[in-house]
Amino acid sequence: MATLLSVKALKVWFSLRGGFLSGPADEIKAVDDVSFDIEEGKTLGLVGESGSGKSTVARALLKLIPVTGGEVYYREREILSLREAAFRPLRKEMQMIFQDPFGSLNPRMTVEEIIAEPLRIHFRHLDKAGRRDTAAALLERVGLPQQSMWRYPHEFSGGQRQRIGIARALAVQPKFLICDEPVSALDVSVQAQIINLLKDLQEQFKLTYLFIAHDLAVVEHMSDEIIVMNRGKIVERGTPAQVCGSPQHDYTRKLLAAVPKL
Ligand SMILES: Nc1ncnc2c1ncn2[C@@H]1O[C@H](COP(=O)(O)OP(=O)(O)OP(=O)(O)O)[C@@H](O)[C@H]1O
Repeated sequence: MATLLSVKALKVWFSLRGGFLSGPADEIKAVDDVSFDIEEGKTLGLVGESGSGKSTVARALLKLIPVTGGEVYYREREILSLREAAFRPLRKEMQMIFQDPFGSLNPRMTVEEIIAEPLRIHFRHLDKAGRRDTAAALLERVGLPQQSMWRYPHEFSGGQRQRIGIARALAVQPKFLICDEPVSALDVSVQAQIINLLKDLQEQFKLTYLFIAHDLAVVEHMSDEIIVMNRGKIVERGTPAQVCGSPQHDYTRKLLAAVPKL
């Protein structure tokens, strides 16, 4: 299997400007010397408590924020140094699914418009009917009825909204999906449904995932490999059996102890 994504010594530091009387600006090392690879078709789980730097890694990979240092190779091409125009075709391949599907879905747009929007940008050859057909097929694929197209996000449950977010991400036929806490806001039973859907879609479309969560139990069932982040650094990495079965780092043990026992 080829390496799809390779992250080398990624650093994202934020400087906090002090007030008039305070000393020099403080720096938050949100991501500090983080390196990992993801093989094509596999899932890398990225786990850590709130504030450990997970979302900052995600945003850096999609070039949504400036980085302090490091390199990111996508299909062996360094992307952090690419200009916007050169990155655009790759951006289509790299999509994100968010924790809060309500916050990330425009409440004034119908589901059809939400799914058709990325198609309008990236598949210009499709006319309105083509976009509608694609939206209908995607909705069916994520387990929602076609009539959902004419409804608005607030008319759906949290799990259904996440299915809409997944359909929107799939619309442009991505290769790499960053799932940032995609099930954290959902009930446990719904979590399992969404995780199963993501696994099925991975198999069908040969997707590669970076799966972010604070809950090791969620990541364990999804991942081929897991990395654990604490305060901007990777403190542990290995297979789910290694990380969850015989954790080497105190921080990982603490995360494991926080997993609710069913
Ligand atoms: N734009 C920003 N400016 C300043 N500090 C930031 C900024 N974005 C993130 N941080 C800080 O960087 C650190 C890592 O944040 P990040 O959101 O990546 O963590 P996280 O692990 O994803 O947590 P959560 O799950 O709560 O989002 C935190 O201390 C956060 O306050």
